[in-house]
Amino acid sequence: MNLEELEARLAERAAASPEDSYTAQLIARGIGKAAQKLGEEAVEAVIAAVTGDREELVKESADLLYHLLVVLRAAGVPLAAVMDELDARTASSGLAEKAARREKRR
Ligand SMILES: N=c1c2ncn([C@@H]3O[C@H](COP(=O)(O)OP(=O)(O)OP(=O)(O)O)[C@@H](O)[C@H]3O)c2ncn1[C@@H]1O[C@H](COP(=O)(O)O)[C@@H](O)[C@H]1O
Repeated sequence: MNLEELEARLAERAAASPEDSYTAQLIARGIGKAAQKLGEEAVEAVIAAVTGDREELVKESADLLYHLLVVLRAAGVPLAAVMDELDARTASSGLAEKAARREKRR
């Protein structure tokens, strides 16, 4: 499954009853709860990375990507907007992009 397919599945499940769907339950609890879960999964992925637990890192990364998609959905931001942003960055190196962002903030 790719991220676009997962996004489409979440859109379907968001319309289900919160009793039947974790996605619907999370969205019903509001963006604050979804964002909190995203933060927790990020920390768990960081811990797996620094402890060198590869298997756990794969699992936590899956949780992280899933919860990021739920937060994007709750915020009304399509995954395509994020992919477009990444596409725009491929024109330059990561360091050049960072410098341009810093320049923009001045
Ligand atoms: N990829 C996922 C996915 N990854 C993680 N999770 C859920 O995320 C939760 C995170 O685990 P935690 O132990 O932190 O959560 P918890 O203790 O249950 O939650 P809280 O009590 O803290 O709120 C678990 O309940 C996982 O089942 C996911 N739930 C759903 N999906 C995908 O979403 C689809 C739709 O799922 P439903 O919306 O449940 O139908 C599924 O078919 C999957 O493809």
